[in-house]
Amino acid sequence: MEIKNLIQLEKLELNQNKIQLVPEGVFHFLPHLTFLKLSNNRIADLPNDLATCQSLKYLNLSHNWIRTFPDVILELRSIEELYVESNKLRKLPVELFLDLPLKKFKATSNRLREPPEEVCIGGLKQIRNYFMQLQKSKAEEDKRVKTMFLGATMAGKSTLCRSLSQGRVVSVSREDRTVGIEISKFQIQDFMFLFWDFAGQMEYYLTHHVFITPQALVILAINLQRYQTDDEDVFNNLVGFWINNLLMRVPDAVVLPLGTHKDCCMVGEVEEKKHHIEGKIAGILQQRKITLNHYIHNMDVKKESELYSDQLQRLKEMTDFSLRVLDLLPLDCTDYQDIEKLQSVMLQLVKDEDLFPNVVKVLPPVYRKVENAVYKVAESEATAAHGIMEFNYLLSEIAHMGDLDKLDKELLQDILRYLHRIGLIIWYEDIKHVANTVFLKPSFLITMFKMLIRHDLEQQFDCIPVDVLVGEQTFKRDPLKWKAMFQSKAMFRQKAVRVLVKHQLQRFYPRHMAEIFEEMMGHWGENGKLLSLLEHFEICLQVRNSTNLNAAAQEFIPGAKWMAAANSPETCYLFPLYLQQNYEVAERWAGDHQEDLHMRAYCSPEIPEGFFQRLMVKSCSFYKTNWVGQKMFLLVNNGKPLLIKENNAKGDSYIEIRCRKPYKKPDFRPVWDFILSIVSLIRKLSDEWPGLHMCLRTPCRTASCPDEFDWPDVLSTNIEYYMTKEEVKTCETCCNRFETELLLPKVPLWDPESPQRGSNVYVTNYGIATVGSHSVNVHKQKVTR
Ligand SMILES: Nc1nc2c(ncn2[C@@H]2O[C@H](COP(=O)(O)OP(=O)(O)OP(=O)(O)O)[C@@H](O)[C@H]2O)c(=O)[nH]1
Repeated sequence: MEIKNLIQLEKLELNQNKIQLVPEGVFHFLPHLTFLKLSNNRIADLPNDLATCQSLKYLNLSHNWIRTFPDVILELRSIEELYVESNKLRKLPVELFLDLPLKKFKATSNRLREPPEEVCIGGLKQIRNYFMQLQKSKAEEDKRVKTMFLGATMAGKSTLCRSLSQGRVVSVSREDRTVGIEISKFQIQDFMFLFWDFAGQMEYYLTHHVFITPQALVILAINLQRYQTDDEDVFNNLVGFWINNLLMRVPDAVVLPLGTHKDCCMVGEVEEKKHHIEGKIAGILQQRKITLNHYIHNMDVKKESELYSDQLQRLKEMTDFSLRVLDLLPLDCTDYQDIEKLQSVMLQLVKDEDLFPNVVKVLPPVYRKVENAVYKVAESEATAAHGIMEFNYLLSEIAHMGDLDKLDKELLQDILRYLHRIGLIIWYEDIKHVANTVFLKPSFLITMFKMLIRHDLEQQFDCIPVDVLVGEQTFKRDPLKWKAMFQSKAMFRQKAVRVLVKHQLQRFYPRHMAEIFEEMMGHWGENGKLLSLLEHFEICLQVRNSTNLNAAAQEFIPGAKWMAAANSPETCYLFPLYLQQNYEVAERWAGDHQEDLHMRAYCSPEIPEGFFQRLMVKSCSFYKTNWVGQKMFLLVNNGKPLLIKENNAKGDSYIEIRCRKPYKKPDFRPVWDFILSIVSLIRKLSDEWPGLHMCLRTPCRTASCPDEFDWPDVLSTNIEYYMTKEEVKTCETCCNRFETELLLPKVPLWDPESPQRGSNVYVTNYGIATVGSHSVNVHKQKVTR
């Protein structure tokens, strides 16, 4: 109540508290308030007298407990920025968007059905258009659920998917196993299920992050016949791995475990295995909670705990997620009665509003009309089999249909964005090369991905027909060379990629091969849409393969430009997924030294599959001098090497970054800058896994000491880091003392008024990194060890 005495108050920040109720009778006295931050509390409603704050421009209510949008906000006639993410809102009022001067608005992670979250992500403009459309005609309800079938190989996923879709038992032969992902549609009563059948082979996990999306029903198929109650590895492969990945990627998903092959088990075995699996899953979820609470406790009791507030905040957000794993349902996928049983369980689940609060979406009728029109265009005789279409062409096609002649570009963009987010079409409007291209058949694009991401890629080289080789101006012996390059370096020449894709297209799409090939691979020397997409998703990296020295080069003069070989090096594509060895990197690095500056980024529960390979692609596109291996890579900047390696052992998963210790004090900063630039890439990548906890630590420098030093918060955008005031840190275990900059990127003490603050800032596709040498005054410090 004392706050009401602050009658001149303009800015009030009460975020990150435990406020449940904001009382009436305070805001009435704060007429000058322009900025109010109440995020991360437990607020369910706002007092009515907030309406008296007619100057309020900024209001942040994110991460609270609001279920019904507070009407009082509609009276704030000056409001420009409003944040209501991570509440429990179902509906947003139209007046908010059509009557108020809002410029910035965010509402992700609610339970929105009106407008659906997929519309809200599109931003204010899309939301305004949505409401304008709703005012024109009566709203329709859309009941649709993305259903993802996950699980190890040969679990029965495809059998289930196909049997459900076709209404009869469909047996899947061994040769017909899923490669990549298959998509199908299925209607149960008025609910439309979109089935995404993911292949279980290891190679495909790399693309999973692209397609595993929140707000879906996850069906985890576990082969009960293969399951062994006394084998931890089997549990991890069939169950643990998947649960951990879901915990990291979609931590609030609903998971239905299915025990398939129950007909192949003995009497009593099914029940025994069911209980065992359920118990183990409950154990993982319980352990997860304990671990997170343990981290939170450790951070709370730290000295200088304010330096860890970002980490603490993120940990607390993670405890809000709960992966809901249902009881295991045993099935015989070859018995249609069991398939029907599954069908009714699925229906029951999606009807449960607690589990799926936003399955029902409220949409203007034009959304459905356009969806039907898009479907018609995709299926029409005149449309190519690949279903790839330029945006403007699609617009003109749809404009010919029924009463859609008034459909404008902007509205079509809105609706396509929505259809993309629910998984019906694919439209990557943010990727330069394909921004104007709409993939009307998502499964086609996935088929294209699997031309190069597949478990039997190596064998493909052995069976390329001669006419395909000749057509691409190559010789019969070339595939042998390509195979050798693939085996040793995981790289392809552009020609090799073209030939591989052409060969497979001929098998899968013989009638349409030419048009698809042209569309996806482009002309010689171009990247083509396929490789652009694979690069965008960090699955491959374009490299210049220059192994030969330039024999004709003149004498090298320091400072002058290096003379490149006359014929420029050929473009190749590196697929880190296929890297087999580490020796080249290890040789370059020449072993770890006790003196190295190094740190570890620990991942809990583990490093997500494909994470390290993508980090490699990100880092190598930034630092062009590099060596890569299966579990380590080496970057060079300003002549300094930096090693990054992966250790993904259970309970001890981390990415280690190492640099040689500089000789001179002023050189510490550039070395830490280099390390920090990789840390910022790791951070950026980890954002894609909302349930992944990451913490940075430096191992104690005493050889046998197991202790580690925690890193306080480092903001990637905060160029001027200053992590601690201490000059020396003491290890609590071995009691040795170390200069802080041996352990942490510590800015040497300087006068805050001093203008000498700059560092080289590089803005890359992946964010900002600060790298490079610069001089700063270093205070002499006396340190004992
Ligand atoms: N007897 C029996 N056979 C099953 C059952 N479920 C699947 N199968 C058989 O197991 C084999 C593998 O099934 P798929 O549906 O291809 O398995 P998947 O999980 O899609 O495998 P990937 O495509 O490799 O990921 C097929 O031959 C199926 O007919 C079951 O419950 N009982």
